[in-house]
Amino acid sequence: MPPKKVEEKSPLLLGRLGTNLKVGILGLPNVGKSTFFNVLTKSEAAAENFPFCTIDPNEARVPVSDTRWDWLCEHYKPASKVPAFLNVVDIAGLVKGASEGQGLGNAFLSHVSACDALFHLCRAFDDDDVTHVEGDVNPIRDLEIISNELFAKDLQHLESPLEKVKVLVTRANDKTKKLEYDTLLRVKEDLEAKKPIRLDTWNEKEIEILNKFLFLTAKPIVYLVNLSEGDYIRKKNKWLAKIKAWIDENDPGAVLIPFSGAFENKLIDMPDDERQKYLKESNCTSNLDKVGTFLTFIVNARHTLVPFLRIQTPAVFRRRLAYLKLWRKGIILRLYSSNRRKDRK
Ligand SMILES: Nc1ncnc2c1ncn2[C@@H]1O[C@H](COP(=O)(O)OP(=O)(O)OP(=O)(O)O)[C@@H](O)[C@H]1O
Ligand SMILES: [Mg+2]
Repeated sequence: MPPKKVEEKSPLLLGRLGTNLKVGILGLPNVGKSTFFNVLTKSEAAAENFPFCTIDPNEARVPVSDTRWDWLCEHYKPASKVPAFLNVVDIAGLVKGASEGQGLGNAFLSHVSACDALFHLCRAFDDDDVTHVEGDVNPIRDLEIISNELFAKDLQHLESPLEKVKVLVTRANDKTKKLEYDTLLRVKEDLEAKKPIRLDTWNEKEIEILNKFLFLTAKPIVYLVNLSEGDYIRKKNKWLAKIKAWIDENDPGAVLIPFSGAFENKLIDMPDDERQKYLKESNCTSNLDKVGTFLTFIVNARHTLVPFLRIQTPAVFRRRLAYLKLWRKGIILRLYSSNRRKDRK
């Protein structure tokens, strides 16, 4: 008898199950979030030199490159091609005390809450003409401020469900809620110790519970450092090593991408030939491609968040669910090339 097939199960991940991925740009006011948003998504959102220039979040879609997608298009020459898109949201600046309603307050934390992953952008460029809400440039302090607001907001968000489940377990002796109670108690411990929820180790049942709450510190973060044009070209800035050390201590494993809003802004306005000449002269390339790579990485690593992809080709594409399942497992290529008839069932 052939060995019994064991059903492959993909590990459960923290985060929302969906086909639409939203990445929010987070940071203090006036640090270059809208500038980054504009150069990344080729949009024209207002990016002016005053805090709280952005109030309502700007949103744009950027196509996510994927070799599996390229392979499918090349092989099937589909009539219509709709690549996977990532929604990028430029959120208003957060300030110290935002979780208590300071600055533009809680509404903006709710915009963060609607995102699946975050770009945490901090300012490391000196420019006396660009106002800093804290008075001077200090990205470490700024990283702390934003990170503390996320912890504070998660603690607030936890309070009422923890109280409810505590009553059920301790007073009504409801054993079915014991795991939820224990999980939320651990969340509280983590948050009080300033440990993001994403850095703790959770089993599948606990993750299922956590995914009901979508805590802010459960979301993966890519750190972006906005440098002056000069520092970016020189590849030197006094804050970079300190920022890297802060990330290693507070969010080990997270990615740090330096870029320059001023440099990217300049490039975007140049005609092609002038841009090539400028890049050659400055011996520098744009770092936005790196951001794109990491976006793809986030999408693939968190495969419960595969973006919707549609191509009008064989029947399997019309059966969206089956298609998405294969896509998530990453075996679509093998299945296609080895047995096409099976795919059409
Ligand atoms: N690398 C840089 N060097 C110098 N100036 C920059 C750089 N990046 C952005 N700026 C300038 O900083 C100012 C603020 O930028 P931007 O509006 O993008 O910030 P923001 O974080 O979106 O602010 P808000 O939270 O108020 O919406 C703009 O005048 C922009 O041109
Ligand atoms: Mg803005």
